[in-house]
Amino acid sequence: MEHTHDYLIIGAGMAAGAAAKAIRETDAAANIGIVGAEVQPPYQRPPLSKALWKGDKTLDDIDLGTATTGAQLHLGRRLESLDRVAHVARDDRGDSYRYRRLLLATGATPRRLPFEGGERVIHFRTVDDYQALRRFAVAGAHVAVIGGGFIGCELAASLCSIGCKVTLLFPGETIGAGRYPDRLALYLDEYYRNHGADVRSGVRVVDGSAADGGVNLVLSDGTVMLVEAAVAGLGVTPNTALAEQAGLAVDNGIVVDAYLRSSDADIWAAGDVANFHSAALDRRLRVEHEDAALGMGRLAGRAMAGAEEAYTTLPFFYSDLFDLGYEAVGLLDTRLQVIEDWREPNREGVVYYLDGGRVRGVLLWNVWDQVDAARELIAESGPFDAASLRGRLPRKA
Ligand SMILES: NC(=O)c1ccc[n+]([C@@H]2O[C@H](COP(=O)([O-])OP(=O)(O)OC[C@H]3O[C@@H](n4cnc5c(N)ncnc54)[C@H](O)[C@@H]3O)[C@@H](O)[C@H]2O)c1
Repeated sequence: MEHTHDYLIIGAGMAAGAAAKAIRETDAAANIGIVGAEVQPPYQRPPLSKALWKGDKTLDDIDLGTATTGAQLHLGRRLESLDRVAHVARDDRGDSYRYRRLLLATGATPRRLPFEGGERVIHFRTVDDYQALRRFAVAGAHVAVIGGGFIGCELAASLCSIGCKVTLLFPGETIGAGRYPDRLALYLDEYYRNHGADVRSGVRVVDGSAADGGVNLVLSDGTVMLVEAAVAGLGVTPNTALAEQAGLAVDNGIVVDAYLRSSDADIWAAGDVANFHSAALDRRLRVEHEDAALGMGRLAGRAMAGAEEAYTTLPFFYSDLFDLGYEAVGLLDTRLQVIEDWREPNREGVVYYLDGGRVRGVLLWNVWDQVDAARELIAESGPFDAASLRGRLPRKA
C-alpha cells in the first residue's frame, strides 16, 4: 500500500507527539503521518518509572493526545529504508510513504545484558516493559535492578515503595557515579539502604537464565542470585540506522543544525536521536530527557511547517527518589569542577558544575523554583568560585 503525507514523522515517541501538535498549530491543513514501531500512540515516558508506581497516574493519563492532531497513525511498523532523492520511505510490511518533509524522531534503544534470560529479564524503556515488570514485581517479590543511572535509581525507589525486595546492582562505585559528587552519591547509597534496598556496587551481571518462577543471575563476584524478575537500565544507543542508510550526517546521533535540520534540507531530527550544537554550552549535545524530546519535537514541527526558530534550550531534567527530588539544568559531569553548597546536612542543596570559572550545570537537590535562576547563572560569564556561589540559589519558602 502507498501512503502520501506532506509531513511524515518517523518514530511515535514524545518528540513525535510534540511535533505533530506543532505542525497542526502552524499549518491547519497539514496532512501528517506518523510511523512508529510501538503499537501505542505517543505517550509520556517519565511516569513509567515514577508516577505509575506511586499511583499518581494511570496508563490512561499518559497519552499525549496525538489523536487530536488528526495525524494518521501507522503503528506497529518499522521503517526499513529511506530514499531521500525519491522522497519515499518503506516499512517492514512493504508499505511505502511518500513525503514532502520528514522528521526522524526514532529515539534510542536500551543497551542489552550479555544474555537473554527469558521474559522475566526486562530491558526497561516502553509501556510494554512497564506492564511486563508490573506482572512480576508484586509486593514481596525479589527484583534485581541492574544499572545505577536514571532508570535504575527511579525503579529501585518505586519498587521498594510497593513492597518488593530490591537488589540494586551496578558496576560503578556509587549510585549515579559520574553525575553526582562523592558526598551526595555516598549519601544516596546509604539512603537506599535505609529504605530497604540491598545496594551492591562494583558488580556486573555476567549471566542469567530462566528458572522455575524466576531468573538465576550470575554476578561478576561469583554470587548466584535467584530473583522473581530482573530489570535493566544500562543506558541507550541512538537509533541512527535509517539515517545512516540514507547517507545523512551521523555522529553520536543525527547531526542537525541550530534549527534541527539534518544534512538533507527536507529532513529534521529531534529527541534522543538528534545531535545539536548548544551555543550556550559551546559544544554538541545529544540529550535523552523528556524536556528535550518535547521541546525539540515542537520546534522541529514548527520549522517543518515554515516557522523556523533556533533551538537554544539548555538540557533540563528532574527525578524523584523516594521522598527526595531534584531538578537539573545544563551538564552534570563530575569531570568538571564541582562546587557543593549544602544547606542542611544532605537533605537539600545545590551542586554547581564549572568549566573555566563558568557554570555549566546546576543540580538543585530538594530546592524548588530555582530552575530559571539556574539557567541565568549558566548564561553569565563569571568567573565564579565557591565563595561567589554560596547561598546563590536559596530555597524558596
Ligand atoms: N528522570 C529522567 O530524566 C530519566 C528517567 C529515566 C530514564 N531517563 C532516560 O532514559 C535513558 C535510559 O536510562 P538509563 O538509566 O538506562 O541510562 P543511564 O545512562 O542513566 O544509566 C546507565 C547506567 O547503567 C550502568 N551500566 C552500564 N553498563 C552496565 C552493565 N553491564 N551492568 C550494570 N550496569 C551497567 C551505568 O553505570 C549507569 O549507571 C537515559 O537516556 C535517561 O536519560 C531519564
